[in-house]
Amino acid sequence: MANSVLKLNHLQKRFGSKVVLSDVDFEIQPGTIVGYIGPNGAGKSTTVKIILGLLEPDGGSVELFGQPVSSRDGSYKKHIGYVPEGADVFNALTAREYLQLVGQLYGMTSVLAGERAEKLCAIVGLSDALDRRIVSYSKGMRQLVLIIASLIHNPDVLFWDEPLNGLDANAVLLVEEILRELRDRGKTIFYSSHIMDVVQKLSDRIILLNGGTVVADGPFSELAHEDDASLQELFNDLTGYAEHGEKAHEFVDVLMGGGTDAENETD
Ligand SMILES: Nc1ncnc2c1ncn2[C@@H]1O[C@H](COP(=O)(O)OP(=O)(O)OP(=O)(O)O)[C@@H](O)[C@H]1O
Repeated sequence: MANSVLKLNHLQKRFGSKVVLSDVDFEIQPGTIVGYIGPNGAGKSTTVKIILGLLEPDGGSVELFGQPVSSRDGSYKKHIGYVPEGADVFNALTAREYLQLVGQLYGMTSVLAGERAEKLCAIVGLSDALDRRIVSYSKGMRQLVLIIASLIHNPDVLFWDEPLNGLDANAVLLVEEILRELRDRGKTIFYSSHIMDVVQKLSDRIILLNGGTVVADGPFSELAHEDDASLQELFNDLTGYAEHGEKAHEFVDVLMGGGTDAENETD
């Protein structure tokens, strides 16, 4: 088996008294697309921030490219691309300026980064917007710029936190294909998403985080039980969330039949 790109050893993290990660343990081989999923607040972004050295764990350890976080020098950064969740891009810059800046931070020349930015933006349909300030972009256009920014230096490993947010159906298909192509050329992709049908068809391996630990890990074909026709069903089963209908009913009951203060005041 090839050397692992990423290894998490019994990772633990709490914020105050709240334990977010109690024991997270997995290892990822190169050339794999890994979908990292879990309910809201499960700790997916926290895991990625710890991997990238942006947060300190309370226990356990992370090895990226075989090196523990503590002993890394900055050189590993050239080999990773990160799309943070809901990141704000520099509104005052144009996409060309922003991508040139990011490319330079990764050690590219401004000319090379500019040329690559122009070509990549053209492919994803952003040519007309390239020299417009990002403040004028739609949500999906900003997300595409963030995706390109994470790739511009041709990294080996991608950490994408909800990269599909705001993308239209065509853009999602394009990004899926780009990820497959990157994987086929040996890159490793670790991404989180709440879009279960995409995760189901795109991921070579799915890691489901719940209650601070990994509760499922493998290709969908191996994880699916007979009753779970889809990843959505598997997710619902494993996260113990079966009463959507009852909860929705209760919710609307409170709105419509609860005799709220506001209703009482207008009566
Ligand atoms: N800096 C922080 N200080 C205190 N609590 C935090 C901090 N960062 C995250 N948390 C808490 O840790 C938990 C995990 O958050 P995290 O963002 O990692 O979840 P997630 O799985 O990425 O969720 P989502 O799917 O909603 O994006 C949440 O309860 C969150 O409130």
